[in-house]
Amino acid sequence: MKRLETKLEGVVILEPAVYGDHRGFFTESYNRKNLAGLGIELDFVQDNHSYSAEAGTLRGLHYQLNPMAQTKLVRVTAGAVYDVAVDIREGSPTYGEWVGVILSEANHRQLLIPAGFAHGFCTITPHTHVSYKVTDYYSAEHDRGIRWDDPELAIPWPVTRPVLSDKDSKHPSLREAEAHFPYREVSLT
Ligand SMILES: Cc1cn([C@H]2C[C@H](O)[C@@H](COP(=O)(O)OP(=O)(O)O[C@H]3O[C@@H](C)C(=O)[C@@H](O)[C@H]3O)O2)c(=O)[nH]c1=O
Repeated sequence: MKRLETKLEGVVILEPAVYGDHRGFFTESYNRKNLAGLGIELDFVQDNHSYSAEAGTLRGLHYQLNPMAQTKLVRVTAGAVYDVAVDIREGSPTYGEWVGVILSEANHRQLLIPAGFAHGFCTITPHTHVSYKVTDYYSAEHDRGIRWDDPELAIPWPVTRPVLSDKDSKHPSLREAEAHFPYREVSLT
């Protein structure tokens, strides 16, 4: 497993070794000891899997308030997505900055998104499967969102009219979210 830094401290790209042969390939998609060797020691408690039928499906930008903030390790098992992590940690020198990475079935890349970041992705292919590990349990009560098209974030999503859930079409901007949910409620880790 190779660790690649991004411009945001703590947001890390992981590239696993992939062993191809005439049958296809083999890869260790998660190995706790190897990650610890890369300085990543986390207790994952839940695995999530989402399927999006259409290209241009956007899920996000999501986070959970403390004490249920989640660190996420995201990968794509079929298709490809543009995956985004936004720093919403109070007092962070990179508050409001984001990183966008292509994760795909072909590149096997994984994105580690620390607690205190909002996360979202947009599918680039139809029939896309995204699989991710999280360090805390889902809590509807702590579940929050920021609008995907917040003009201050200006994330260059691959589509301008994505397929959205009802919930994701109604989120506040980051500034509005700050006012409603003081960001001290968001993990500072
Ligand atoms: C996220 C989640 C949802 N659910 C339920 C709630 C709801 O009825 C249904 C669909 O939930 P959502 O619409 O929130 O699913 P989705 O929009 O795919 O939400 C996910 O988006 C990505 C970007 C993330 O980062 C995740 O943490 C999560 O927020 O699944 C769970 O039971 N457990 C979970 O962990």
